[in-house]
Amino acid sequence: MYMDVPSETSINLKKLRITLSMGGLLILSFIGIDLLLLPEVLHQAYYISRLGIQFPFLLTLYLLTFLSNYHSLHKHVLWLGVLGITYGNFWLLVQCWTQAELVFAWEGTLLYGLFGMFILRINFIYSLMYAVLSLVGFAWIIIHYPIYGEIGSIKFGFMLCGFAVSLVGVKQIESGFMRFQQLNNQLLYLNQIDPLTQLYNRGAMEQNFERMLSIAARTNTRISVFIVDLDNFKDFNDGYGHLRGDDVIQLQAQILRQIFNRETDMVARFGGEEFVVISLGNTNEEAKAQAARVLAAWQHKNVAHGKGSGQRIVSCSIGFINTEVDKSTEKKRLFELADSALYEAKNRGRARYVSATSCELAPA
Ligand SMILES: Nc1nc2c(ncn2[C@@H]2O[C@H](COP(=O)(O)OP(=O)(O)OP(=O)(O)O)[C@@H](O)[C@H]2O)c(=O)[nH]1
Repeated sequence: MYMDVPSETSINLKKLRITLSMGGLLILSFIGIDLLLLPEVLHQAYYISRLGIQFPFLLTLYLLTFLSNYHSLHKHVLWLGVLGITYGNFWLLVQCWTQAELVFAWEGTLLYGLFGMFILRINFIYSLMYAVLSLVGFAWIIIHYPIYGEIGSIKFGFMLCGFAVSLVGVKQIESGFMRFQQLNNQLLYLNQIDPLTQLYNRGAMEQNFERMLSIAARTNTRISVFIVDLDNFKDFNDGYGHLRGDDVIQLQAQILRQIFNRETDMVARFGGEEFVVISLGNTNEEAKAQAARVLAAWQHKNVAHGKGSGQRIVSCSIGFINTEVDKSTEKKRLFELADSALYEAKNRGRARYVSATSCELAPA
């Protein structure tokens, strides 16, 4: 069973929609300013480029975010959308020249690129494809129309350098972000995993237990809570030393992991020589069989424990409860019942399991 780790690719759709809306507003605000500057003969071409090409591209991007599978489309549609908007601008550039010999600003292209790369966060590979295709479009215009005369190649050079610098920036941000993700995952791991056994620690167990309990209640699935405790472990430590004691704790972890190995099982080290297992979907008989397998595994391992307590080999005691649950079932109560069953197992002579009956679950 695994804890949730935030995904690096998770997209905040609300934020994306706000950003796209801002892009739309930006285009609309350009209209007001540009129309004041452009001669009337170009107004129709201008409307086509802004409202007939760019705005529909942006609107399409916006509407696509409502698709249920948008997450899988995100990186593909984003760069194509920005490229469409850029080519809308190229088209206007050509129209201004052919209809009125007017030199329309090319710099907007860079602005669209920066918006896509740094605000919409198009990833490096797609940013690169965007930059190359934008440069190809611009080169085609310069070659076919003398809009910028002799300094066309300089304009192209500026665009090339602008994109190159932006791409370096995108790469650096991506690398930094990946490093941050790795560190974050490491921290999450250290925070949840017991270093001696590599099992979940108590904090992670409590979180998972909560979630498994609500799944069991929602899906009418039986849940089992096992508490497993090594017998007379203090004597073992005193007799054989702490390092050998650590080996036994690791062995216990290994046994539990082997027996409770399904996706719906969670094994944790609760603390010291005590372990907790939560398992979904077992009948009471199956839970008993699993507890018996844990005891048998220690018999099979036959690890000597000849010190102090008088027991011959290392063993453990197990208290468990297997029950149906509902929304009102408390994690704490299940734990208490498994714990008192463990207490009973210790009292009856250890190296055994005791099952708490689910009728004890009702509050006293
Ligand atoms: N080697 C080792 N020992 C540990 C670790 N954590 C706790 N212990 C020891 O586990 C022992 C637990 O002893 P107790 O709680 O008295 O229980 P016990 O001797 O196992 O007796 P019962 O549980 O009644 O069978 C203590 O001696 C702790 O020092 C650990 O990480 N490594």
